[in-house]
Amino acid sequence: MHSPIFVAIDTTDLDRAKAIATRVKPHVGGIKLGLEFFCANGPAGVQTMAHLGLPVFLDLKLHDIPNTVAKAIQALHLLEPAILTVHASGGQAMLEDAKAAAPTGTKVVAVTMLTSLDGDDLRATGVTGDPHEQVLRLTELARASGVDGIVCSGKEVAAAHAAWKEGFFVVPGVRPENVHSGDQKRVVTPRAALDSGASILVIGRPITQADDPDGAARAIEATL
Ligand SMILES: O=c1ccn([C@@H]2O[C@H](COP(=O)(O)O)[C@@H](O)[C@H]2O)c(=O)[nH]1
Repeated sequence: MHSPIFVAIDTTDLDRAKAIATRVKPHVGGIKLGLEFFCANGPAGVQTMAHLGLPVFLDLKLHDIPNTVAKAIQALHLLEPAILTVHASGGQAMLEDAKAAAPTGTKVVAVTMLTSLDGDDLRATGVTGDPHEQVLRLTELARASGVDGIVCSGKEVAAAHAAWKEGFFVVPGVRPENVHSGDQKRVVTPRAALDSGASILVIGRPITQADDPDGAARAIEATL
């Protein structure tokens, strides 16, 4: 069985990205490239990483008017990422158009509430209700819009999965026991996230910032 771990390679340095991916390849199911990598290396950098032979999750978290998001996704067609993110709060029309614009083999997943936010952050943006309610509200919007799944924290994934049995659930904000959570506020362990219904786990710094990334990925894999 493929590992459910997608390693988040957050760096501007293409050589470093290649080196990390090559080292951890035996222990992960894919690589996640986000804004930091994409702004520095562009589509050509993504293609270079794809040649390493692991599925690519392109985490651009697109959020704009429907036409702009659809055109941006069409411009990414050649990359054929395995997974692509948009923000659920872009609304139903944007989500529908994002899915329609994506290559057939690409899963479009909608970010519900960033794992770096908590209830206080939510209230500060004027949203009533707690993270649990917010994630479930946006999960229902994503499901009704025809995208493939959502991004949420491991704290809400069980409830989201219960509400959407066939959905694809991406869980970042994952930390092994005793590993610093950094800027992440809604954190669970890799094992807990999987037990709660995560389809894949996104893990970055606990692997990429470790003295031995290969060993760190192997140790996490052994807990799953
Ligand atoms: O809600 C979200 C959505 C995306 N992310 C991304 O996942 C990784 C997490 O990295 P760590 O180093 O393991 O914290 C990062 O690329 C984020 O952009 C997220 O954390 N939360």
